[in-house]
Amino acid sequence: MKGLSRIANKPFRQIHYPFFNKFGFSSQNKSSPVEQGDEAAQPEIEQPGDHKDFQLQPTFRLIPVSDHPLFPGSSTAVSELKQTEMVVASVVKNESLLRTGSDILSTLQEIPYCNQYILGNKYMLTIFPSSKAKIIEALDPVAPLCRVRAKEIVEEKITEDQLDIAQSVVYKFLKQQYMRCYKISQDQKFLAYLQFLESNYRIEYVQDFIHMLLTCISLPQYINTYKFLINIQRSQIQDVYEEENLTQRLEKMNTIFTDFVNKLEIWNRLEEQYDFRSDQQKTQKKLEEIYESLKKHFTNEKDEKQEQVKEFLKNLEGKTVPDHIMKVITEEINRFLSMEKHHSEIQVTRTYLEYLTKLPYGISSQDNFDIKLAKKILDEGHYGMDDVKRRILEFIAVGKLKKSVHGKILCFVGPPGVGKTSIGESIAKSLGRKFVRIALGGDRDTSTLKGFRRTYIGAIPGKIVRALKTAEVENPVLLIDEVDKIGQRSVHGDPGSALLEILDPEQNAQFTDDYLDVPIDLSKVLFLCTANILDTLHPALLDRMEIIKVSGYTHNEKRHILDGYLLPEAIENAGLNIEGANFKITEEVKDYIIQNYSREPGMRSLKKFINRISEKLAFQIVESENQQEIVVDVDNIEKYIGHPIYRSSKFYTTYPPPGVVIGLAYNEYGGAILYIESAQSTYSNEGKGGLKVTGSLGDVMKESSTIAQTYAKNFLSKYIKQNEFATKYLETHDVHIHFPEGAIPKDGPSAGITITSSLLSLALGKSVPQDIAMTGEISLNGKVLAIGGVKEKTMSATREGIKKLIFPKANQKDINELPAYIKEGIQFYFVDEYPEVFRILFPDISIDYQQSQ
Ligand SMILES: Nc1ncnc2c1ncn2[C@@H]1O[C@H](COP(=O)(O)OP(=O)(O)OP(=O)(O)O)[C@@H](O)[C@H]1O
Repeated sequence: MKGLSRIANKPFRQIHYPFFNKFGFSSQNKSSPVEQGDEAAQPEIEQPGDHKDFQLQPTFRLIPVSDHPLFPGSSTAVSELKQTEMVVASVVKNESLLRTGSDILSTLQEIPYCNQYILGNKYMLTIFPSSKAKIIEALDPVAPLCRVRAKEIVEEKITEDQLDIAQSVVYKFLKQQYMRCYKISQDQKFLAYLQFLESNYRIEYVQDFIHMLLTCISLPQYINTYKFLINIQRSQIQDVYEEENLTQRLEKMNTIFTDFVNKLEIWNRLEEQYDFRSDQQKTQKKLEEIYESLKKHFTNEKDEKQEQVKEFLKNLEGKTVPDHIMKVITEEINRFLSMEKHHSEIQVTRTYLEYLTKLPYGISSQDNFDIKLAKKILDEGHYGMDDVKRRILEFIAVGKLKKSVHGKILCFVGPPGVGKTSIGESIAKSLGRKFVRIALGGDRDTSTLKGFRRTYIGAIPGKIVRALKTAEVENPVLLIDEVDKIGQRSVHGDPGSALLEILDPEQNAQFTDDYLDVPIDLSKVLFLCTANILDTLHPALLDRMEIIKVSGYTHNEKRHILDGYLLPEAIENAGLNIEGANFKITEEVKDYIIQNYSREPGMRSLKKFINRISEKLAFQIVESENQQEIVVDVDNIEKYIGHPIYRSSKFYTTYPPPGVVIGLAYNEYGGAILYIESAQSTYSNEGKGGLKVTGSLGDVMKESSTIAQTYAKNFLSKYIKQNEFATKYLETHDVHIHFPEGAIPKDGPSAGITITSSLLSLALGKSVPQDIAMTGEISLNGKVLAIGGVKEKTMSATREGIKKLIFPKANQKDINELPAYIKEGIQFYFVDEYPEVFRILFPDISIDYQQSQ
């Protein structure tokens, strides 16, 4: 019998077993049957010091009964005599040696402190151990019952000194742990123990409580299910059992039990995530792996916390942490160290300390104000953009003289893809600073900028603090993208004013992120912003920033950027080599792509198409076996990038109907031509001069339409006297003005003269030529006022092949400043008052107009 032979080979004095002395058996009980010195004693067994004592110990039957040690005060039922590997056994009264099953049963029948039942053809035995014993000699280690000589262990009495520890460790701790166990397992047994503990607690019961607890956590339900992994080792329980010193025993038990409940808690959580039962075989290995890592986690808890604190302190090495922040860090570290591993806030505190210690206190990069180098870097990164570059160099020059760029906020405004972000990156490179970009598009909540309070689950700092952490220096260039897209004031706060606080040099040295809750210095950060349009920008923000306009590119500029920047980069990214390459992208096809695939002002789509071509070329080269040169040209370009996506904005190729006029518009995507159509909206001639406008118009544009109508009515009555029908047309008809592509929102006053022209064309029944487009705000008295987006508007007209453009006189200087290639082939007309526009559009209708002074 394995178990018993192991017993025989062990130094028995060190092994304790429950001793069944319910009926008066004990080491002192001299009336017990005693078998004197047995010849069968194993020679290797360590003998007790006093041979006589040893000889006097009573002998007992040893019955291996269970998977776990039995404790006095507990009971167990045994349905068969088990063979166990462990040195776990119960000792029964000394009986004559029995060797067969029937012998055992007949012997058991004679044992008075065992209840026995017959279940079918099986015997059931209930055993009530009452004290512990130590085997000192195996007399007859033969299966299934053996005889041993054993000595009862008398439990140490609890002293006054131990009372305290017993109180706190056992009573308080057990209460708490029973409750935890109950919560986790919902096992009523734990609740019953708790109630029992509460109503019966007396210090004399301490031993009983310990036994009860150990029995309970080594019950088969924890052993036989997958939870075997978290079950406490029998050897651990045995260890507690063997410990004679009560204080030590309590401590050992404390450790085991805490470990058990912790594991149980984690397993409970894991159970929620995995359905272990569904595929137990398959997951067992995985579970073991998880368990191993958990075990490490448990055993190294203290070390781990200390390691973590070391890590926090390491984060602070070489930094000059302001006193107020150091104070918070120290307090938080102490809090962290005092927290139990499963404290609900431990993770929150750890994350907080991670952020707080990783910020770059007192660490700055050296500024470089070398103008020549800056110019070189800007030129290398970007073609053209001369104005922008000049402004940046001026900015760096001022920085050089003042030894600081503090307080300046540059904001690049222009359509998407024109290089606003990348020029920001070049500024950082020129100044030798780190570059970080944050996007604000659509952020409605101030928390995205200023962080979430730590009381929220999953709270993190805002984008600014996170950017600072990424930058690892206090003085990065921080580009805030799309400031115009920031959400409006709402119930979640006003992100605009949060941004104001961040950008304001007066306030940002004391910026408080809601998550960190300590003031952080942002004054060394160089903030850059980008925006597509300025209309939606917070006025106070606009005040703080210096606006630098970045315009869209013309065809020629795009060609230069394509050849000098985008194509070499795309070819390199695709792993191709332009020198000695056996592929060619013809000059003609490059123009064709710009013309037919990428008409917007920025470079985004051109970059996308050129990348796609390069990747397809790479594939062809790798795939093809012959070394023939691959040529990408106009004939095969669709194979690479599909059908052309450009469609003309022109609705009419020949003369349009009266009332249709081409305007020039400017929006966040650049310039575009804009048709304006007017038509009579009632068929009788009995209208009342009403006006209907459609086409997703904003308030300003609607007002502009009303002004145009009033002016057109006055114009007709003043100048078109000879044509009575036309003169009264707008008074006697209801008119509908529409701005096609109706789904695109439009706003602004710059369509004033175009709307007026459209109404007059309708009233006169005369078409406006299709090679002419116009832009200009109109006043009620016909003054033509300046507009924005001159370059974009001019470029959009060129793209559409429109050769005559009418602009307000006030914009003449802007046109004069445009590069010659943009103006090439265009005839510009500059007007001050509307009648001048009329004369250009309808030269054969004479009007009695004298230009006012
Ligand atoms: N003048 C230029 N010279 C070289 N490359 C350019 C130039 N302008 C734009 N690019 C390139 O075009 C791409 C798009 O530019 P970028 O992302 O900076 O545009 P953006 O104006 O910031 O756009 P968005 O407003 O959408 O953020 C980049 O790869 C950039 O390098």
